[in-house]
Amino acid sequence: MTEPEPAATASADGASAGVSISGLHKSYGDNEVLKGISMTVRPGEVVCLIGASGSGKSTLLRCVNRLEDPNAGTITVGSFETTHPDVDLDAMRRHIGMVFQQFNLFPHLSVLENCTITPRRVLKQATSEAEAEAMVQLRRVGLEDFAQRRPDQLSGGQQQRVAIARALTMRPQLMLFDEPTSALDPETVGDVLAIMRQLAEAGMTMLVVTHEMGFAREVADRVVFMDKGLVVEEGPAADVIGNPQQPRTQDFLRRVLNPTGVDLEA
Ligand SMILES: Nc1ncnc2c1ncn2[C@@H]1O[C@H](COP(=O)(O)OP(=O)(O)OP(=O)(O)O)[C@@H](O)[C@H]1O
Repeated sequence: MTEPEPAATASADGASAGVSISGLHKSYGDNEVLKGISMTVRPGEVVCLIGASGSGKSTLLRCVNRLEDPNAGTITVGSFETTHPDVDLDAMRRHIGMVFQQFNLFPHLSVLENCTITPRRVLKQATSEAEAEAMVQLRRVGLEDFAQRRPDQLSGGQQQRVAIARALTMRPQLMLFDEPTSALDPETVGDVLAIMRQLAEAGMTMLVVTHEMGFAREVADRVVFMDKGLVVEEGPAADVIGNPQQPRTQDFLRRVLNPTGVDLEA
């Protein structure tokens, strides 16, 4: 299969790819987790996926870069049809950075080595070239002075910032974030969200699964609310979070924004 240049718009890093998802179904055995999802992320746009635990958000994200194989439907990222049986998965994944809840850094490697290993192995970059790029990205996340440390010498928030820098060394056209702050101490969450905000402002296309409603409200161009494998409501954050129309969205937000049920107005 040939690889035409991905459709892209200019961004601070060169290019941003859009995502188009159509009629996506995914089951694990008898459990139908995605029941026909269609949505788009335009180049340079930030879309936050919100929804209750188990609604299928991670599964959707993992289908985008084919960590999961959907049962039906199509997904395109730029000009890559990621669901095509003949798609070159390695070539496709070079364009897609992914940041997980757990940072998945190699514990025995330095921060710098964690950021150079993939460009050296996959892009066959010389060590000097890979290190120069890694330092650019570590500077971007404010960790250039930590390059020689091992992950266990960093806080959770710092480790997540390394994971973001590591993804950026591949100069991706799309970044997928799966609850990137859920495993962090509260005081480090803001640092990670600030980096994500900078990326958004630089024009990176981002699809973000998050429970951070403040981030979604302030940074997302659009918010998609999922429930039980379906998109229930989507639109600008001010609408979906600020003035939800669907009862299921209203219930979810009531639980998330005021989990104790205490009447805060009283
Ligand atoms: N590898 C798997 N094998 C079997 N079932 C799975 C697998 N991954 C997810 N599931 C199931 O799919 C459903 C959706 O899970 P998913 O992680 O996509 O939801 P989510 O909305 O991201 O939830 P959370 O917010 O808790 O991460 C759940 O019922 C889950 O148990």
